[in-house]
Amino acid sequence: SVVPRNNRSSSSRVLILGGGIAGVIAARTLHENGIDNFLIIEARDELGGRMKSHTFAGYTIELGANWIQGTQTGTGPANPIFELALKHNVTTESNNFVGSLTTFDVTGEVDYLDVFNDSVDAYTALTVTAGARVNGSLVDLTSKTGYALNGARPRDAHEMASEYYQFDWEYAQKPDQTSWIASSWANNFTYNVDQGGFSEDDFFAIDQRGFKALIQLEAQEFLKSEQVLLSSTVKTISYSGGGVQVTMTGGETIEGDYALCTFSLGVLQDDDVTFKPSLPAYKMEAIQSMTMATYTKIFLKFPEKFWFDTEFALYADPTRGTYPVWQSLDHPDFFPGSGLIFATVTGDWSLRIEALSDDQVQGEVLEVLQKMYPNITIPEPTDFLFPRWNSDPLYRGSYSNWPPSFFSQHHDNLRSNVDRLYFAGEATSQKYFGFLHGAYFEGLIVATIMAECIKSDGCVALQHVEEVRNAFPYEI
Ligand SMILES: Cc1cc2nc3c(=O)[nH]c(=O)nc-3n(C[C@H](O)[C@H](O)[C@H](O)COP(=O)(O)OP(=O)(O)OC[C@H]3O[C@@H](n4cnc5c(N)ncnc54)[C@H](O)[C@@H]3O)c2cc1C
Repeated sequence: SVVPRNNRSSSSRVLILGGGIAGVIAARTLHENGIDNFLIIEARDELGGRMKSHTFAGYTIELGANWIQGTQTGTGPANPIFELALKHNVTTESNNFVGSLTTFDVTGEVDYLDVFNDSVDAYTALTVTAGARVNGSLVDLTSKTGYALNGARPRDAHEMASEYYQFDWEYAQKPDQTSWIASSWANNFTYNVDQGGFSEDDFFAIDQRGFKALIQLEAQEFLKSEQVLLSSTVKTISYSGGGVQVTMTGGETIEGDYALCTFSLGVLQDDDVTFKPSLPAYKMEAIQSMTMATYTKIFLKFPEKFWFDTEFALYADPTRGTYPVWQSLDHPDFFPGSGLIFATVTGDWSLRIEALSDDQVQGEVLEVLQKMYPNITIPEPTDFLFPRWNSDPLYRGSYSNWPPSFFSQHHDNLRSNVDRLYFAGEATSQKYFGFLHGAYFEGLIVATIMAECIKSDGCVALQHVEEVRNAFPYEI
């Protein structure tokens, strides 16, 4: 189908809704295509979105994205986030996820690294066998099924915690909530050089300007102050074949010939923003079928370090997902002498603690530390902080996760435009959903399509299907 072109293409105005990675890279792409009549509209008072830095106990820490995931191998494809970090001298440190790990359970420090190493192998088998399913055109299944078919069926606390470290800690959901094929392929496209990925390296940002400096400095190179509207929250998006109008929470309206919505999947799923007319049924099905997962870092500052010397610790609790992953920032490579440590929880556990008070969560976290260190009295932390990503109306979660009931046509529908309204963000990336580089590439690709459309005699719409038809739900 063709989207009607504006008659005065040279003056077409594009509204970019959201100033995260996707929005800023979309703006840069329009600018590079000679289109400078655009406006980024962002609710917060700065650009960066889920690259959200925060000052905690005198250090800049990252509440949101923290790692550059995959860098570059030789002259192969480069992760554009890695390239931006190099360009803007963002300070990062590599992590040793497997080799610098101490293991604990309810009895204290216990060595179950043999179990842990088996889980590393099981994860590799999961991704390799997913590839075989793609080649054989076999249906998708859950990652739990994939694990089980590969012989990995975690039962005890050590096995469950080890699997969690490989899986939930990355996807922010459990294997039974996650596509076998898509999770493995997103992993391949990012990390597996043989499959077109960047590299196996992960770099952890410790820059005291914040990880966000990478996109804010990039924006400074091309963005003029009249092209950005900060501290402005969109309430309604009205779209048609003739243009897009947004209404702000204060009642003001802003007109554009086209708009690109980069709000998170969680925002689209919720009622925080109203679309007029309502989005078509195929679009709603796609939006509600992808999952917005939640990943929560819980930061603690103690008077002094009393814990493990490795970079990471794994705590195995009989209840899977109970404060399992611990990362020490008081480490020679990160912030030595800082007294900083953080735990990570995901999925249902994240939602659970968002409903508790800070004091309650701090109490639970200290109880776990007390189990990890039965022979010392755990001191009170002097600072404590965790973000509530899922309750935040600007995000409603941390990043998307592909469930097994989400088909590639759903993906097309999630990404497709409706009239003059386009969509981009980490969740619309088929190869790299959930990642910073996914948001980057989507901002780049969709803005390129929009620029071509604005400059030419009519726009090719991004494809969608009216109904996603499952092959044979039942054979009656
Ligand atoms: C806790 C956490 C950890 C993560 N870890 C990593 C990691 O280590 N590595 C990695 O690669 N990725 C990571 N990610 C994912 C990464 O942060 C995202 O993929 C990426 O930042 C998404 O960019 P985006 O432009 O698509 O969306 P966003 O960054 O969400 O940009 C959308 C913007 O829209 C704004 N907005 C929303 N609603 C409105 C409204 N109504 N009106 C106006 N503005 C609005 C928001 O404020 C936001 O700035 C993590 C994310 C989280 C939350």
